[in-house]
Amino acid sequence: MAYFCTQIPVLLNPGVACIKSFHQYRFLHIKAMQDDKVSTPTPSDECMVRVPHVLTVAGSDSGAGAGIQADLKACAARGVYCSTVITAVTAQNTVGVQGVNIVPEDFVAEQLRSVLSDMHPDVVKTGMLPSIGIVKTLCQSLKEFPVQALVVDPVMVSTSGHTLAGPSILDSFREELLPMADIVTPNLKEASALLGGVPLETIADMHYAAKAIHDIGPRNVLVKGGDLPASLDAVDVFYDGKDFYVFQSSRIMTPNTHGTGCTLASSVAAELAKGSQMLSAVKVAKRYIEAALSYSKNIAIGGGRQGPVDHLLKLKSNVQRRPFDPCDLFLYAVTDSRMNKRWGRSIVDAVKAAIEGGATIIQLREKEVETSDFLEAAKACLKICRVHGVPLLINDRIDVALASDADGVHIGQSDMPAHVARALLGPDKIIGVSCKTPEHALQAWIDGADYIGSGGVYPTTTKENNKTIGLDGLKTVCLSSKLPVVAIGGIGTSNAQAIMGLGVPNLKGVAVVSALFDRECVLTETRKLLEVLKESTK
Ligand SMILES: Cc1ncc(COP(=O)(O)OP(=O)(O)O)c(N)n1
Ligand SMILES: Cc1ncsc1CCOP(=O)(O)O
Ligand SMILES: [Mg+2]
Repeated sequence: MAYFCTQIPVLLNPGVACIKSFHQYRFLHIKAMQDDKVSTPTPSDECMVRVPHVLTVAGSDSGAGAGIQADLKACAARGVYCSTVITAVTAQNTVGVQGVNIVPEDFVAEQLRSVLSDMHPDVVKTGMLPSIGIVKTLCQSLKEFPVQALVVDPVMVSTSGHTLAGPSILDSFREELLPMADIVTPNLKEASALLGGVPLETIADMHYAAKAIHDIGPRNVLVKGGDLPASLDAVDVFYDGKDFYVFQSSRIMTPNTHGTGCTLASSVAAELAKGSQMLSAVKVAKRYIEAALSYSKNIAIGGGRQGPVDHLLKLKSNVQRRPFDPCDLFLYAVTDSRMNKRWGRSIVDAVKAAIEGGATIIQLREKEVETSDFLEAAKACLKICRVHGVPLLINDRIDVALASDADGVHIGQSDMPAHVARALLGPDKIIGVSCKTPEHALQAWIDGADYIGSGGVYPTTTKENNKTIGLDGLKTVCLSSKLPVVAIGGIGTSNAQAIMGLGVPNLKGVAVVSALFDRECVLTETRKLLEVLKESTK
């Protein structure tokens, strides 16, 4: 028998493992099955959870801010298992790099074979690859043991200026490794080196570099602008071969930045291993590194100028939740206690019925309940939502979202600013922002929102003094943004089809209050709306 206890696979025979999904969660649950060759141990044959797994192929940093050590900590902080193939051992600290000892190529190959042939990582992330032979060995191993994704951090020079992979490596990067990569994450110096030494000094240069590096072969490129000379803000440019995305955030003033590159790439790898799409993985990884830098602001380790990042976020972040999926917005049920009271049901019963009817996300919009009642309702609803894998958001009240550990919040233009909500809620929680204009939508993106709620599309009596933007207004907001959008305002079975028929790819669903909750039977109304929505997407 092969067995798995609680969360960690004890033994896995991939040839016989049966894989199924559970509550829409992307973590794979693997049922222990008969295997003659393995006889012990013999616990119960419950379904066990396979932990998402990143293999890092990188150098060891004795100071543990960067390299293998950063990768291990970042993956642990993101709830992902990390195995390690060590390419070099460096002697370094917060002052600089004192020595480098390269691991012989055949021993790197042996480590790769050990891990890849047995443990089947989901994603491979590379850091310091100090010789052409090691690059070639890695590429060969990945051809023999393919993985879901390859994340390449093209490490060349340490933060203190020490060369970790010389220029001789560039050809093998360009010809062999980058064409296999799903994403490559160079800083400005590395991007310049990959492009033959072109100077890169502006955000326009970063766009150029992202495209030129994409032409070498990786599926996605993230050019990191931490070293931009004139910029106060931290700007990164992401290119997926079609669209550019600019990530801009204010710089966190801290000397403790050693390891940020490794940490970002590992976090992208971790999110991919959990099942995120590339853009979501990059967004969450960026939020995580920002939070880590912020937590590291005041830690004092070593006497040098560059202290390490505090990866483990004081173990505060809750990372076991499944990532936000824009498809969750499909049938978005927004509660209203006045309506539920009128029909003699509690918030909890209303939420239960909406979920049973097919709601894909719930927002508690309780304008009139006492805070303590709101919190109790949120906790009770969260239990139900978790069982069904349906995210639960709180309208307006960041405090209630934090106290109940709900999955996120929905906030409007006059509520707490989204960037403040993001700072309070951390990188993982879902944040939706109401937007009536492209300007609102741009700000929502900059502030770290996960989705936009746009409306009122049609007149509504649920929200007073709310300007109606119509289908045209909705379409304008959708087309102006890369964020997923849910339409709201006066929507029900009679007009949901017209909305979904707009045909804009980022319009993911409809958010509805009265058409579900100002009715006698929430279950029936939700089912009817679900049918209309399904019909309109056929
Ligand atoms: C999904 C969704 N979209 C928009 C809103 C409106 O939020 P806001 O503008 O903050 O107005 P109130 O809901 O607070 O009255 C929403 N709640 N949900
Ligand atoms: C909260 C909100 N924001 C814009 S319109 C609206 C109310 C939507 O309610 P209904 O679905 O009953 O029209
Ligand atoms: Mg609000």
